[in-house]
Amino acid sequence: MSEESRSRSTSKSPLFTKEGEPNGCVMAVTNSNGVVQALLTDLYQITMAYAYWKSGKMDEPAVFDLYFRKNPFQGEFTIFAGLEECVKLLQTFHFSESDVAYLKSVLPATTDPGFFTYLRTLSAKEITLSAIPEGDVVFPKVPLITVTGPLAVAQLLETPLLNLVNYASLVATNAARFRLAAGPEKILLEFGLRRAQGPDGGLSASRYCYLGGFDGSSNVLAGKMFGIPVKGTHAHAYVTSFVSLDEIQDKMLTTVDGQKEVDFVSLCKKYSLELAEVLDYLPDQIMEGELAAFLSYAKAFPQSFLALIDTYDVIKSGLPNFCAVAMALSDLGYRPQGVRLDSGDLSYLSNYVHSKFCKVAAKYNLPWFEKMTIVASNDINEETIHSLNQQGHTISCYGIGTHLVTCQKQPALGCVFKLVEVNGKARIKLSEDVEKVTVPGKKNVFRLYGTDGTALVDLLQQVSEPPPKKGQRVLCRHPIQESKRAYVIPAEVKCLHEVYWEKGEVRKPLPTLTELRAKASESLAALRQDHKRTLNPTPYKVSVSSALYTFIHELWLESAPIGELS
Ligand SMILES: Nc1ncnc2c1ncn2[C@@H]1O[C@H](COP(=O)(O)OP(=O)(O)OP(=O)(O)O)[C@@H](O)[C@H]1O
Ligand SMILES: O=P(O)(O)OC[C@H]1O[C@H](OP(=O)(O)OP(=O)(O)O)[C@H](O)[C@@H]1O
Ligand SMILES: O=C(O)c1cccnc1
Ligand SMILES: [Mg+2]
Repeated sequence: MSEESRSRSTSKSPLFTKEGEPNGCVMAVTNSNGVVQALLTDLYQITMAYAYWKSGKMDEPAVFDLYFRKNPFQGEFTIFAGLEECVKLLQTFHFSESDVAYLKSVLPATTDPGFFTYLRTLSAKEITLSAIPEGDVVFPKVPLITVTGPLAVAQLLETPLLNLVNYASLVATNAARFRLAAGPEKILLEFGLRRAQGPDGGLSASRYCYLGGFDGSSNVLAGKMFGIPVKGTHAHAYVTSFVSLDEIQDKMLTTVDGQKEVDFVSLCKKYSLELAEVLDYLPDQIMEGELAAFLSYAKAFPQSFLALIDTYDVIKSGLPNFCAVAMALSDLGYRPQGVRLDSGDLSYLSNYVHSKFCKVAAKYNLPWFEKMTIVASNDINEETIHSLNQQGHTISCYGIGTHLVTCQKQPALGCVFKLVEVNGKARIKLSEDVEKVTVPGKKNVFRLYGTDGTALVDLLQQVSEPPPKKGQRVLCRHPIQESKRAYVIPAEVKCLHEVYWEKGEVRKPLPTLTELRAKASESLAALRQDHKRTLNPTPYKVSVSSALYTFIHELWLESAPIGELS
């Protein structure tokens, strides 16, 4: 099923309780989170800004790259997210009077008062931000964002930019991995708000899980703010709050055509007895409170009835009660939606439930009965889904919270922000760990595609070099290992970076969340399957041009003091 048709089918889904506002209207105006501001930074950015200012270096033109060194979740791809909020940070970046007053109280009393005057004048007007489009699949070492501008301001941006990109990209990637595991047909709902790392963790999770390929969220505020479809079922509390059918005060329900009022309670009771033979259960074993809960929920939502059936016993009580209420609804012209399983063996139980749905469908000649939704939840992670796929199941929708939003498998992405050039001169950061040596200088980034449309390699070049051309052979070198190199004849070449912010203005329209979601899906589709598999995926090649390779290694030698053995 295509991305589009999946979202179509979800919007019709009964789990869907309220369509969010059209996406983009809220996001286009302000930062999504009021705490994102110049002071949302590490103290050392401020102390460095002071020292840059003191030494007269603050306006030296500088270039910083934001990138990560290793893909998360033992995978070989990452989805880039958070860019829109980075651009919005630049739009609003300044130090208010109260910010400056606070910084005065924090910095030593000997701090030159001229620095505070300087801070008051700062904005991101002289900053240029180029980046890979949000939603694109990205790889280690490739600059996701390049920030060019006055050294002190660019430095001040380090922490907030990293904060905005790290979790957003991590959770979007996690969501994309759940989508790959579940397959394109399944409905994926994010249920993580209660388990998220605080309110902003919860909102960010909902937003970026949607970007990564989820279909909806239980998070109502995220629905309002970002236009994400909000969806949900009900909890065990609703079921356990009832003990008897006597609690149902109004027993009547109107038929779907509005023509007739029917004693819904009696009808449910009738089916509860009648179905015992069809479904092979003992009517005296069913929990009456559960039946009362289901039928009262059905009365509240006759058009979209979906019940949580594992409170007492799925087989002996939950499923029989659901089927009784579903049949009663059907008699009144409604289409019940399905069930949720939140414990037990989800493979076995989903298959059991589906087999009983088929029996009812056959007995009453109601083909839709066997197509009803089976939602599964309960601590589901990526591996659970792979395992369920192996075992066989009839789950049509997953509700996923804890593992998704907390990214339990890997809680941080580890993006870094490194200085690569000052005053037109490249800078290199050396490390014992060669993987941590920075790629110096301002660079252009290209993605080279093969004839089948899949991405072959990302190529970093010096900005002075002519870009690679389609159909022309280009040498791609491993940035560190001399022997690793390959000629590539690209069928297509894409320049990955675009300028998003320059001269105090947003330079490109920022896509809506729905567009970003489609972008992520397209970009992943252009990635070869072996890079996406769960077990031992093939690393995607990130390479440098010959000229950049030589440049890195010359600067490396220049910058590494020669040791002496004695
Ligand atoms: N067929 C299955 N294959 C693999 N994992 C499964 C399968 N069915 C359920 N799981 C997972 O196994 C775990 C079961 O957890 P646990 O034993 O705590 O739950 P439970 O006892 O079924 O439910 P609860 O404690 O909420 O009543 C969950 O993480 C669930 O997602
Ligand atoms: O399991 P997650 O992936 O985090 O998904 C969200 C969970 O939240 C709800 O119940 P909750 O966990 O609060 O209570 P329960 O475990 O007792 O059902 C729901 O029933 C899911 O189990
Ligand atoms: O709607 C649900 O079923 C839901 C929402 C949040 C957490 N668990 C379940
Ligand atoms: Mg739980």
